[in-house]
Amino acid sequence: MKVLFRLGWFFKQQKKQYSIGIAMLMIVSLLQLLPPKIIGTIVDDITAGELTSTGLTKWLVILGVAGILMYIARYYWRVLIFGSAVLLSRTMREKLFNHFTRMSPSFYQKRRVGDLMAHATNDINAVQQTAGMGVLTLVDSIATGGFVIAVMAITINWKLTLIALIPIPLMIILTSYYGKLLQKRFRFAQEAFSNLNDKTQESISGIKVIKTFGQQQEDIHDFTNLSNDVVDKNLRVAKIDALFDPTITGVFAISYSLSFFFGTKFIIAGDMSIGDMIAFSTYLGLLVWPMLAFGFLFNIVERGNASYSRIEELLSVVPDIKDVPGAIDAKPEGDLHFDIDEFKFPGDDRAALHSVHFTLKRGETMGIVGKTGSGKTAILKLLLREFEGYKGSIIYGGKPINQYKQQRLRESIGYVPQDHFLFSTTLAENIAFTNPKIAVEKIHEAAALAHIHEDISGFTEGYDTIVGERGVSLSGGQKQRVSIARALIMQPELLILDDSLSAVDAKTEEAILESLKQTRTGETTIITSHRLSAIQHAHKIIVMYEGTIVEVGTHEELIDLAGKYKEMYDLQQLEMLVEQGGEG
Ligand SMILES: Nc1ncnc2c1ncn2[C@@H]1O[C@H](COP(=O)(O)OP(=O)(O)OP(=O)(O)O)[C@@H](O)[C@H]1O
Repeated sequence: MKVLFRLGWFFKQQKKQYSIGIAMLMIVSLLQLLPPKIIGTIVDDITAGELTSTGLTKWLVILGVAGILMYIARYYWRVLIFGSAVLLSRTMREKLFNHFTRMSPSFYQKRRVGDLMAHATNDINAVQQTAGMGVLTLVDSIATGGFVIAVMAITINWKLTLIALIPIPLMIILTSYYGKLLQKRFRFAQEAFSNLNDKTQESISGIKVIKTFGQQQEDIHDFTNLSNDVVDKNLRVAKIDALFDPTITGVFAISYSLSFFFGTKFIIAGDMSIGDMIAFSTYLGLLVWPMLAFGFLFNIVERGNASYSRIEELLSVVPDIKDVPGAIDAKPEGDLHFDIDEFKFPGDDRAALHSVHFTLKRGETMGIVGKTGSGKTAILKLLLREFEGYKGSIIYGGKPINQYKQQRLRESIGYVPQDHFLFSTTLAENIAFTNPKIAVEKIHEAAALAHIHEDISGFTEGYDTIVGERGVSLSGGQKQRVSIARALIMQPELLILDDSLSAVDAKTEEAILESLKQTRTGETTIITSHRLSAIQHAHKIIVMYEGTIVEVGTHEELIDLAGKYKEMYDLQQLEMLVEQGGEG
C-alpha cells in the first residue's frame, strides 16, 4: 500500500477528481444494496398475500430510480478515476522524457535503449494501473464489500453471514497467489515478445547482410525458436488465467451451499423468511467482485510500487554535465585553447587522450588526422562537452567551456558526427532541424553549400521527400551531405566535420571544401579525416597517435618533416595510383 502514499502528491493535485470519483463509487455501492432487499420484500409480500399493485409500482419506481442513479454514478467515477490515472501516466512520461533529454552520453552508454523504453511504457503503465484500478479495487473491496456484509449481517442474519463467509478467505488467498504467478509469467511472456521484436527489427534492418552471407535459413531458424518461445510463455500465462474462473465459482458454490443448508434451517426455525433467503443469496452474488478486488489489490499495488521505484531511481540520476551557477548566457566566440593533460572515458582505465595541447585561432581551419582509435573523436567530444572529468582546460573565447550555458555552447558549434543520423521526416525538415521556421531559401542555400541541392532537386518530391524508414533511402554520401547542410544552416562559429566526407567522392569533397573556404571566412572549422585530401588546405594539421599529438604543422611542413604524416600521405598516393590502374 506504500505506493498509494508515495503517489500522494498526485492525489493531492487531483483532489477534486478523486474525491468526487470515490463518492460516486460509494453511491454505487450503496445503491446496489437496494435491489436484493426490495426483491426479498416483494417475495415476502407475495408469500403473505399482501402485495398490492400500488406497493409493487412503488418498489418498481424505486428500483428504476436507483438504476438510473447507478448508471450516472458509474459513468462519472470511471471518467474521474481512470481519467486521472491517464493524466498521471502523462505527467510521469513527460518527466521521464525531459530527464532523458538532459542526460549525457555516458548515461546512455551504461543503459540499453530497450530497457529505457520499457521504463517509459511498462513501468508507467503499472503506475497508471495503481492510480486507476488500484484505487477502484481498494474502495470496492473495503466499501462495497463492507456495506454488503454489514447489510447481510444487520438486516438479514449475522450467523448466516458468518457461515457464508467461511470459504471466502480461501478465494482471496488463491486469487492473490494466481495473480502473483500470472504477473511473473506475464513478465516472461513480455520479455519473450520483446526479444522477438528485437530479432524482427534487426533482421529487417540487416536483411542485406543476412542475404549477402546466405544466412536466411539460420535466421528463419532463430526466428522460429523465438516465436515458439513466445507461444510457450503465453500458454503458461493462459494456464494460470484459466484458473481464476473455476476457483471463484468453486468457492462461491461452497458458500452458496452452506448458506442454503443453514438458511433453510433458519427458515424452518422461524428465524428468517423466504424473502430474506432470496435477498441473502443475491447479496452473496454481490460479494464476488469486492472479494476478487481484494485479491487483485495487492498485486496491483505491489507491481505499482516496484515500477514506481524503478522510475524514481532513473529520475534520481543527476546529469553529470550541468550548467554551473551563473553560467555565461552568451555564445562563445574567439580563439580556442585546448590543453588536456589526461582524459579517460568513464569506466575505462586507459587514457584516451594525454598531453594534447593546441591553439586554434578564430577563423582558422584545423585538420586532425591519425589512425583509427587514435583519439580524434575524443577531442571533439570534449569540445562539445559530452564528457568532462579531464585533467587540463579547454578555453573558448577567453573562458573555460564549462562556464558557458550548455545551450549557448552548442548553439555556437555546428557538429557533423561520424555516424550521421537523419530523422524520418522531410529533407527540408532535416536540414532546418535547429531552426524549423527558417526561410526556404536558406535551406536551399545550405544544401547548395553542402552540394546536395542538385540531388534533392532530382527527387520527385524534392525537399519534401521523406527520408529513412518511411521514405527513400539515401546513399551514404547523400546522408553525409544532408548532415553537413544541417550544420551549415546554423552558420556556426565553429564547424566540426568528424570524418564527414568519407562517403563522398574526391571531386565532391573538393567542391564542398572550396565552398566552405569561401563562405566561412572569419569562422573556425575543425575537420577530422582519414583521407588527407580533406585537410590538406588547413591552416594547421595535428597528427594523433595513441591518444596524443605526435606532429603539428601545415601540409607542406609535415611532408618536409618526413614523419607519420608523410608515411600516411605516401601510402594514400600509392592507393590512388593503384585505384587508377597504375597510370600517372
Ligand atoms: N564512449 C567511449 N567509452 C569508452 N571508450 C571510448 C569511447 N569512445 C571512444 N573510446 C575509446 O577511446 C579511444 C579513442 O577513440 P576515438 O573515437 O577518439 O578514435 P578516433 O581517432 O576518432 O577513431 P576513428 O578514426 O576510428 O573514428 C579508442 O580506443 C576508443 O576505443
